[in-house]
Amino acid sequence: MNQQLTLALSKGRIFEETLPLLEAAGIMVTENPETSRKLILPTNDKDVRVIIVRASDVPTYVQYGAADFGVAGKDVLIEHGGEGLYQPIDLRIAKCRMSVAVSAGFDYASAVRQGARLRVATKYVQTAREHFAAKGVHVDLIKLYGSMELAPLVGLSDAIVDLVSTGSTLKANNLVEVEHIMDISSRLVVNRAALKLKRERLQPILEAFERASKRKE
Ligand SMILES: Nc1ncnc2c1ncn2[C@@H]1O[C@H](COP(=O)(O)OP(=O)(O)OP(=O)(O)O)[C@@H](O)[C@H]1O
Ligand SMILES: O=P(O)(O)OC[C@H]1O[C@H](OP(=O)(O)OP(=O)(O)O)[C@H](O)[C@@H]1O
Repeated sequence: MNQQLTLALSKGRIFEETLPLLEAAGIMVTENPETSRKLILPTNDKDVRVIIVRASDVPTYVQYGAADFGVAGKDVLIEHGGEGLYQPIDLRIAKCRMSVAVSAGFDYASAVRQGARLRVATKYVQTAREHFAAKGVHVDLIKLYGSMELAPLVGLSDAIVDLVSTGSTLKANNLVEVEHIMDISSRLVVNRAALKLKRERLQPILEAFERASKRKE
């Protein structure tokens, strides 16, 4: 049986923060995605390769079995829905939070109190819809693909739902965080069929990832 494993990662923080976990499993990626144009990267283990995809595409590659496993943020997994994915481990990497933010001069609390209909721009429509529905706040959601912080500044929306880490992007754009929706970190996701068919090969890697991620506080 073919026990070759394909791991889906996105460039940037997820790739960088997954490297130490891979090393804990004895796997070293032998090319750097920041300098290579290759989308399939070899490792020191001839049976393990890494594919480089957009962060929000990781669950799709794993769901369809084009990758056996991958690393994706909780934000991305909620939007995807998680179909066909087994999510065994919180890797405790790429930590941030999902928040509601508004322009510094906008009185969010009173808009909510008055039952105003709010325009909210976000890449995370599923999370935003659930959050405002649970609060009983009526919203018109405007789907964006990036630079959410711009929307309230140019009158596209009253509020945004976005990821916040240090808060410096909000600050630089004169926005304030008014609600914390949830904490975010990245999860290991495994294709359900691969988990059964390639268990022998996957299990030691999953265990090494779990041990290494538990060491992170
Ligand atoms: N500022 C941040 N600090 C820590 N973790 C973050 C931060 N921003 C995003 N993340 C987490 O890292 C993941 C990957 O983020 P990244 O910026 O690499 O991709 P993206 O640009 O959001 O995705 P896409 O390429 O699909 O547009 C996010 O899904 C989120 O879970
Ligand atoms: O609170 P902060 O630390 O400013 O981080 C928040 C920013 O990080 C994310 O964007 P992106 O992935 O573009 O972030 P980065 O390129 O700045 O790491 C997110 O969409 C925010 O814009």
